[in-house]
Amino acid sequence: MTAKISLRGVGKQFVVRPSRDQTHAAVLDALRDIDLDIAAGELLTLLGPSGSGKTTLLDLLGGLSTPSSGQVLLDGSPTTGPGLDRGIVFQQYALFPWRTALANVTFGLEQQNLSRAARDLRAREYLELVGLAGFEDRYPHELSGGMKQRVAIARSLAYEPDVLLMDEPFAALDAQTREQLQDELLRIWRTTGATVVFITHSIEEAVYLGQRVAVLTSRPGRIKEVVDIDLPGREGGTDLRSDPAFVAYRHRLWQLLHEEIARARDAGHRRIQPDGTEGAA
Ligand SMILES: Nc1ncnc2c1ncn2[C@@H]1O[C@H](COP(=O)(O)OP(=O)(O)OP(=O)(O)O)[C@@H](O)[C@H]1O
Repeated sequence: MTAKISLRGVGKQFVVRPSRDQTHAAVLDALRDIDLDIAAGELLTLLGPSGSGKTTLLDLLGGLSTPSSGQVLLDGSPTTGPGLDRGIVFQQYALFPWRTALANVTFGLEQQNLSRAARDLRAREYLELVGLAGFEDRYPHELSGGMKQRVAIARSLAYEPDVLLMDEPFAALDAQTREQLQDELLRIWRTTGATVVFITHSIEEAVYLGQRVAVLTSRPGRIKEVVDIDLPGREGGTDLRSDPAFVAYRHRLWQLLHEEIARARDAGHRRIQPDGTEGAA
C-alpha cells in the first residue's frame, strides 16, 4: 500500500487552564500512540465517542496544530503546517456572507497563479460538480443548508487538493439532504481520486462512505480497531443500508463504539488532577 498519510506514534496533549480549586494547569491527553496509514485515493471514515480526539486528529492532518509526540507524514515527509495539498471542510459552512457562491469558491484560488478568467472557470466547474450550476451568483443567505455545504465542498475541491479532510460536514443537515450529499461525495471522490478522511458520529454514515472505518477509543483517543468495509453493491443505486452485509457492519461498529462509550461512562467519576494524572473526584 502506498501511504498518502502516515501517523507514527502520534500523541497530542493540551495544557488546560486550572479551575478555581486548582493551583496548576493540568495536562489533558487527547490522543495517544496513534499509528495509522491511509492509502492514496482511499476514503477512510473516523468514528469515535464524543471527546475521543477526532477533531484533534483532523487538525493534525490539516497542519492546523502539531503533534506533542510522534509524526504526521504526508507522502513520506513530515507535515510542517497547512497547505493547499489538503482541503478542509467543517461542519459549519464557513462561507463569506458578502461573497456570492462563485466568489466564495474563487477565494481559495486567489493565492494561486491563475488569471481571473481561469479562476472563474475552475470555480464554475466545481460548482457544477457539486450540483450547483446556475447558483453561481447567489449569496449564502439565499442558499439552503445543503447548498451552502456544497459550496464549501466546491471551495475545498477547487484548488484540487490531494487530500480532503472532512469534519462532520453533513451533521447539520436533514436526513434526506445528508443521504444525497453522501452519494455526491462518493461520486466526487471517484471522479477526483482524492484521499478522503471523513469524521462522523454516525455509524451508518461511516459504513456507507468508508472503505475502512477507524474507530477511536474514548479519551485518550487511540485506534481501537480499523474495520474493512467490503460492500459489493455500492455502485448500483440499491438500498445498500438494508443489505444484510451493511447491517452486520453497522452492528459490529455499534458494539465497538458502545464498549468505548461505556468505558468513558465508567471512568466518569474520575477527574484530572492538577499534575495531569487522573484520580478519584
Ligand atoms: N485547544 C484545546 N485545549 C484544551 N483541550 C482541548 C483543546 N482541543 C480539544 N481539547 C480536548 O481534547 C479532547 C478531544 O477533543 P476533540 O474535539 O478532538 O474530540 P472529538 O472526538 O472531535 O469530539 P466531538 O465528537 O464531541 O466533536 C476533548 O477532551 C477536548 O476537550
